[in-house]
Amino acid sequence: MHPTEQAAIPTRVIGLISGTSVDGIDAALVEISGTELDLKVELLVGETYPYPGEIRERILAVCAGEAISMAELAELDDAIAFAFAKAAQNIQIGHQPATLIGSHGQTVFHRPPADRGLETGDWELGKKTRLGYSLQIGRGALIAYLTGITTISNFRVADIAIGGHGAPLVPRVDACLLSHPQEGRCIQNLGGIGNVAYIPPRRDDWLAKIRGWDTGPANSLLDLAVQHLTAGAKSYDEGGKWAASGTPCYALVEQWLSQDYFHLPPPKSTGRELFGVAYLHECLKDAEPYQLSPADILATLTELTVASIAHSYQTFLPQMPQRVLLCGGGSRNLYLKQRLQLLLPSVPVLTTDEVGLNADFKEAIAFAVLAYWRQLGIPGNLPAATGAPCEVLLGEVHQSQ
Ligand SMILES: Nc1ncnc2c1ncn2[C@@H]1O[C@H](COP(=O)(O)OP(=O)(O)OP(=O)(O)O)[C@@H](O)[C@H]1O
Ligand SMILES: CC(=O)N[C@H]1[C@@H]2OC[C@@H](O2)[C@@H](O)[C@@H]1O[C@H](C)C(=O)O
Repeated sequence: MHPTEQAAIPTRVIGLISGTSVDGIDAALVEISGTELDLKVELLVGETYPYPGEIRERILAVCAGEAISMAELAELDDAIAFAFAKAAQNIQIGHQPATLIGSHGQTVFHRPPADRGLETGDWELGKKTRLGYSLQIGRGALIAYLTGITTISNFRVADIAIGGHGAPLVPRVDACLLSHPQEGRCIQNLGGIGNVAYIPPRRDDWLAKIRGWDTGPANSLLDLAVQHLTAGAKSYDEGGKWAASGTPCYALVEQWLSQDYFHLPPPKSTGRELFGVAYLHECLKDAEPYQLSPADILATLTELTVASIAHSYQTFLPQMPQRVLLCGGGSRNLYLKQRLQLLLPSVPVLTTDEVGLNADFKEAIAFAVLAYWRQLGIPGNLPAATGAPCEVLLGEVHQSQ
């Protein structure tokens, strides 16, 4: 069947992802039709399945750079694949079965490419250049076998192999689902790490002007600080209430904003390798002379997140958006949202819920779309966002048995 004929029939797809917060598996069961600009996605059900505590601890340890043997890595890989397969099975209960799974897996390592600015022809293995490397575990072949559903996984590797960052990948999906005829929009994801898709008004050569990059920490430092300040009793600050009772220390925010990452021009990507435990401990050391209360520390880290986002828009966008649409868990942090609005006074800051796209499951939905595109032969990366020299098909296909 021709791809456009195939796209006319809605396909039932499951999108699965566990992000940099490592809080659990976000699963979305969706019905998709169309191709790109006529893409239609209906979310039938979205669920988050928390990881068993022991798996979460092991993932966080690996992400923090702890040594792991190959045998332990193999075990963790399969434990994650089992958990993802279970999530895929559970989400279909009470629904017509899905025919395709897009599984992002669990990122345990992400290294952006070095030697930025080289031309395509300059990428030579073993010479002066170094490609990026990004490892998502929870092998797709096992998910396909356990669920009996064709599964697409390893979405980042093809983009990285041609010199891209392999991230962020969601901007192309955002552009198809959230563009507006008159309005320039920033779709700001607030997961462990933040990333943005800038979508100009949908006219003339708008596609060429779409941009995307990782903005830096969103909740990663905040969550780690909450765990540190409560000796592990709490994992995050519900609604940002604790932070809201503190006062940001602007001198520290200024100091922290001088970090190289925030000044690097896009395309760029990052992860817990940079904005993780060691980074938080540096921040806490910097804060000592100011004798801040725990609430002040959280307010100051929140300010770092929002100031780095606002600063990156002001510095790197061709023009400011007319609207910011938040998604990801941080969109539920009302204090963070309020602070971002204060820094962007002339731009309404809303959530994607308010334009009809579920803010909690947008990433899971995006990986369902990327899998669907893979099956139709449509590339999933946006070179302006990943830095790759061209578009490529994303994902490895594991047929069901
Ligand atoms: N009600 C809430 N109030 C405050 N913060 C919240 C709330 N709900 C979720 N969060 C924050 O959002 C985080 C989870 O966000 P999300 O699930 O989008 O991250 P992720 O998908 O793991 O990350 P990434 O997008 O970087 O891959 C939690 O760790 C927490 O910090
Ligand atoms: C390597 C990796 O897993 N990166 C994630 C992470 O979480 C947010 C940000 O950093 C983003 O670049 C990316 O995820 C989303 C899903 C993306 O690729 O668009």
